Amino acid sequence: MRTQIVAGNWKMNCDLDESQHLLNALKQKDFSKSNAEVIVAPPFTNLYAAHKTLENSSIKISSQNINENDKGAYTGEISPSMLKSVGVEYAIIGHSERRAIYEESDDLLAKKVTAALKHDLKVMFCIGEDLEKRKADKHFEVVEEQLKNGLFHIDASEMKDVVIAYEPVWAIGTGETASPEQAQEIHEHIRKILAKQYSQEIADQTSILYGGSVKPNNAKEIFAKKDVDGGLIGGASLDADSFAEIVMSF
Ligand SMILES: O=C(CO)COP(=O)(O)O
Repeated sequence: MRTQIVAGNWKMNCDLDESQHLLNALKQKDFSKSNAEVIVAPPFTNLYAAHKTLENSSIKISSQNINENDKGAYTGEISPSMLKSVGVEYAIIGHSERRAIYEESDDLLAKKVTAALKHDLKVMFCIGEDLEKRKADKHFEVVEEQLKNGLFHIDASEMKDVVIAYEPVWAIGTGETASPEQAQEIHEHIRKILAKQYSQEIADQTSILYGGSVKPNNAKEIFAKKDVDGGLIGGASLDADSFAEIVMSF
């Protein structure tokens, strides 16, 4: 059975006080009633405090990005081992905002994946097409290319530490979601690509999350789909009640 996951990507939101407030509110929630693994991804500056606050909690911590190098003259960057040292277990890699705004290429993302795995960080690898590609019916090809170029250099044995997040760019922060059927269709396609590249067993074991305007009122319907193993939540993860309700959708 695949791990079901609900992860909150806080993006560039929450100063330290706000972060602690949100985490303490999440800690009060009884997630034991949900089958999902719960992950939060606060900004870098809040990670260590988050780790301390969540020490006796089942909630795991992710970074939103990493640098691909171990250490050295990379001003302003954060290495995988630094993240490990402050209690981070996951790294989000290839978010569409990093691809689009910071021009992160497939080649760079492939290096980041390698670096994360080398330092025992699990990877949440994001893929997804923009509106233009969706309208041109090219979404299947886009995700296949993104997987091939950014992820498929790793061995089958490393896939146990990888989660895929399908996030159509046109649904991020827009209030527009992929329909449950659209999500199922492309998640099934992604699983087929994984089976072709690695094996059916690996495809069946890899969690594939949906991201893009997931809210308490639509999570259940989307998560009910066979190949949707959870969600990567943006806006709704900044409110403890909304995020908890999404977690409880499992
Ligand atoms: O980008 C996302 C999560 O990584 C999704 O963001 P929203 O849930 O705000 O659409």
